[in-house]
Amino acid sequence: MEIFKEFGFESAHRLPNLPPEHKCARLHGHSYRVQIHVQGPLHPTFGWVMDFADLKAAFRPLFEQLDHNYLNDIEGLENPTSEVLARWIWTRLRPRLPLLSRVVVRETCTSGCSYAGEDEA
Ligand SMILES: Nc1nc2c(c(=O)[nH]1)N=C([C@H](O)[C@H](O)COP(=O)(O)OP(=O)(O)OP(=O)(O)O)CN2
Ligand SMILES: [Zn+2]
Repeated sequence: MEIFKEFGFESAHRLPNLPPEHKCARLHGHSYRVQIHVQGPLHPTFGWVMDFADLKAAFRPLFEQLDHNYLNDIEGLENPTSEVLARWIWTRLRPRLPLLSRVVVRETCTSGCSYAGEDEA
């Protein structure tokens, strides 16, 4: 069974590799939404895959790095597309969350990335 928890944070970014006339080459911000999915068996007594509180605790250090910050200044996020951010979160969460199955990053209500470790190194 798969469960998820959703988080929100506010960050600024720009996409430095785009031509200057592209709107996303300019500094702007998003109210990001991130879903962290984990997949595993139901615990026979607790009736859950894992405690949502433990999911929240695992994401907390990343939230502290991302929230109200300029993403381009963070190591690994020099070109902070949704795709790069989803993989950045995956890489850092996976060691402490072995049941991690998917990271969904939404920049806007209509745009985002869903990543399940496909091209993991
Ligand atoms: N594949 C990607 N394309 C774009 C990314 C990205 O991370 N991956 N990022 C951007 C910009 O950051 C932009 O802020 C978000 O893009 P967009 O969806 O075009 O934003 P709008 O609010 O203008 O969307 P509309 O629904 O068209 O109003 C650009 N592309
Ligand atoms: Zn953007």
